[in-house]
Amino acid sequence: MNDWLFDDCADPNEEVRQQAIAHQRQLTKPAGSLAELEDIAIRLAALQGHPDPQLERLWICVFAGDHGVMEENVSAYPQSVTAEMLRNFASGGAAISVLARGLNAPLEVINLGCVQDPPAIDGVTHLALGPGTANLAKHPAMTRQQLSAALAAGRDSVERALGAGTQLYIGGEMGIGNSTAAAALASALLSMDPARLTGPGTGLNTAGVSHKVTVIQQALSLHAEHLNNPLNCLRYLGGFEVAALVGAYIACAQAGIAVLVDGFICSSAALCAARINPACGDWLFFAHQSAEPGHKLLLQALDAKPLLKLNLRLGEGSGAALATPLMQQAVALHNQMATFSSAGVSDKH
Ligand SMILES: Cc1cc2ncn([C@H]3O[C@H](COP(=O)(O)O)[C@@H](O)[C@H]3O)c2cc1C
Ligand SMILES: O=C(O)c1cccnc1
Repeated sequence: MNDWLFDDCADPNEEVRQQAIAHQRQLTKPAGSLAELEDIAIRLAALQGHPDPQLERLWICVFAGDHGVMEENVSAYPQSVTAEMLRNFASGGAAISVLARGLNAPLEVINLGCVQDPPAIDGVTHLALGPGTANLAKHPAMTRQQLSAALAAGRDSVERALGAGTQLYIGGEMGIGNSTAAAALASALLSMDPARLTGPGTGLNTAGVSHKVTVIQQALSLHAEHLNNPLNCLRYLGGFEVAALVGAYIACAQAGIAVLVDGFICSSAALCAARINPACGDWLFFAHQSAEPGHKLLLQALDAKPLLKLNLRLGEGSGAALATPLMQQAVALHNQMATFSSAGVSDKH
């Protein structure tokens, strides 16, 4: 059912990468002076197989779902916020709605299942996988069917993005309690003490974070015998929206679409995706290092260099949306700067 996850990813074009490196060397600036912005343009050239990469057509998709682990009181906010935010995404008042408008990017919103699903909302696709996940501290978070359907929801979003000629895909997430699922998933994938990967999320105090760690420890020991491969880790510990992101990231790599990964929760999905299909790592850019303390470790494990560090702790894809103009300007510089010879500027001795 999930066989598609293991299909080959698209290959970056190494010849074009070399051309892009040589082109950067010709531009009217001290060699290497645009540093990480040069790397972005060079990587995108190789991924797009074109010496002049383009980042005009964006796609933003927010996946939402509830978390049974909220029975354990692991968030500073009530569970009802997940469903309430769906309307806010659709009516344009959420942070990601504002940022998507600013980027002129389409914003797709997919409800994968909340405890109390709202009546049909214009602009929100409802895929009913169930009333949220089961409590991961007591049960597998998802059934096999729910896992497959969530992964497929991510893949289907990428299918639509591909149809629109998307050059950069941004996934976002909304799910009260999902920083618990993400920390549990990351702990299992990295065989790391959850105390190192667990943080305040929406704003727990110190006692709240300790309790959250205990809940995750309980889940890891309960499911220990099943946490033997990344897909099982995702099914036992993840969430609908986290699984959809895993499916979306792998599908992007297979379709040849670059991805801009958002914060801690999206990075846990990226790690899971890279463990399932390692070649998908080539297609992932990392927008920022969030305030969630575990994010730094997660990024290290992914060998990722985040573009920004603004201490954001929002999610929704907001950090990725904020980093997009930086990537677009990196591409504009690569494509539009004059060369030493065209501008009659003297090159290095
Ligand atoms: C109003 C509101 C809007 C949000 N948008 C994203 N999140 C973020 O907070 C949640 C994760 O934190 P925790 O695990 O502590 O619940 C996710 O829904 C995430 O996307 C929000 C949270 C709230 C309260
Ligand atoms: O970094 C994130 O993705 C994050 C952090 C806190 C709350 N929601 C999301």
